[in-house]
Amino acid sequence: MQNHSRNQMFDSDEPLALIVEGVFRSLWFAVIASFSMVRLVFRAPLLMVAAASSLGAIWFFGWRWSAFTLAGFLAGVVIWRFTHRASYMSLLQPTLSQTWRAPLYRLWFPHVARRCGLVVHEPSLPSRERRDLEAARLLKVRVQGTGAERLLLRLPVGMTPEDVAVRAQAVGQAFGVAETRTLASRPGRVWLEFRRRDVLKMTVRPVAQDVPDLAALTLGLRDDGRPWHLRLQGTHVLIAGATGAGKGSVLWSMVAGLAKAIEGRWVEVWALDPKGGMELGLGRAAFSRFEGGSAEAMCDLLEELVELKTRRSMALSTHGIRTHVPHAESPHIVMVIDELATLTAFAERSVVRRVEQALGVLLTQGRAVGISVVAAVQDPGKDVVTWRDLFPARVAMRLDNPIQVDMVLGDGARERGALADQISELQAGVAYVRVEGTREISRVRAAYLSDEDVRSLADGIEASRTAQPQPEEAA
Ligand SMILES: Nc1ncnc2c1ncn2[C@@H]1O[C@H](COP(=O)(O)OP(=O)(O)OP(=O)(O)O)[C@@H](O)[C@H]1O
Repeated sequence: MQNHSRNQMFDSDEPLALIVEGVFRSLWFAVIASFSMVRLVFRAPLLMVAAASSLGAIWFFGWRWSAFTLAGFLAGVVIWRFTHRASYMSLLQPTLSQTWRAPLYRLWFPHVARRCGLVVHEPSLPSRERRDLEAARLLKVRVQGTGAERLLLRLPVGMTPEDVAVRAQAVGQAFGVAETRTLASRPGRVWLEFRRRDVLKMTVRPVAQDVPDLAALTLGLRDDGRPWHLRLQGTHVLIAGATGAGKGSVLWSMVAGLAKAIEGRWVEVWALDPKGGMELGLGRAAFSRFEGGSAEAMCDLLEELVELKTRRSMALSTHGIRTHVPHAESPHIVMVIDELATLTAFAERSVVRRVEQALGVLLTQGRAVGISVVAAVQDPGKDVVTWRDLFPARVAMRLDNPIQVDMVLGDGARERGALADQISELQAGVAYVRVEGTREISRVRAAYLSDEDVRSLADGIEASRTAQPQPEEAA
């Protein structure tokens, strides 16, 4: 009986059959090799140019000159790396990393995918009889200048992006990366993103915003190197973080971003600092209205804003306008509350009820009339449950435990990569935010303003305020 291997083409060991098979296999190999070469030229053009020039140099000038030139080239790369690190990291490093990392990912991914459970099984079989039917497949590897490495996966039938998100940390650990998350792609595919280098390691400086955009105010940097934009118009923002997480830096970056609008009088920032002015009192002059300390006084200010809201609503409906457009006579009002829990902590029951009612009205009806509430909380467990869903935009800074992450950003956020409970105490200002209109999570760092920066920001705003008379509120 003949014992054929699985890959044998003909059911015979005759010499002619073997020769024909050999010819077919060689042709097939030549086609695959040519196709791979063409693909490589498109995928790694720099590598191909380098290889072609090296071969050309050896052909024309001989080994010695070629080795000399190669050494010179390598020295140039090393000098570039140490003298102009930023341009090296964004221009050359991604190509070099892609060149050697992509083949490694391709080699190891099938094994890692099976070990980490990126596989589908036959659901109708009892679990002990199930075998792996199909694993997620790696389609593309992309290394970016910001240190992110992205793997595009094709999902087998029966697997969802959420299944990948649940196992993403295990896959990341297998490739030696601590920071992993999933990003949406088209149906049936998902990006797995690894971060080996952290662009948020360094403190971020605020950027001047000459014409502040309320739909996309720049507050800092995202970990893909792009600016972190936060919408203020038509929304409310909740900032949650343990003590020292850097909530103050988000608030002050926001005020700094709004500075030109405040000076132009089409935005006003009102502030409540229940901690007695400890945090916001430093730049008190930046706020059009400020209360810190007495619960009654803070409650009165909230109710004053509710009255303003009512007047604006009536004026807008009289004129048949659905959305408020800010201008000097009717500015957009940002109500900042530093530490929502303390707002009512020591107040009498009647005041607590008034505060809750006013806050409820502002959060449910304020957005269309140009009022945004921006509130900070230390302990989302206690405070957020009642109000969370009324804040469309949420920022999770360093939190004490994983449960709090989902409390702030919504169910499943931590699984999708929002590791706010793992932010280091040394990285104040770092946060996870939900990308607007999607379930995608982004890691960001707020710009930092020192006490001196805050004072000069507030002084600048006050100087411009005293130079111009206050206009009357109109709708
Ligand atoms: N964006 C930032 N970048 C760098 N360092 C920061 C940043 N934000 C805050 N820090 C540092 O962390 C310290 C604590 O920050 P901050 O007071 O804003 O925290 P917090 O969350 O408001 O704390 P608390 O709730 O106790 O008021 C600051 O004094 C500063 O040294």
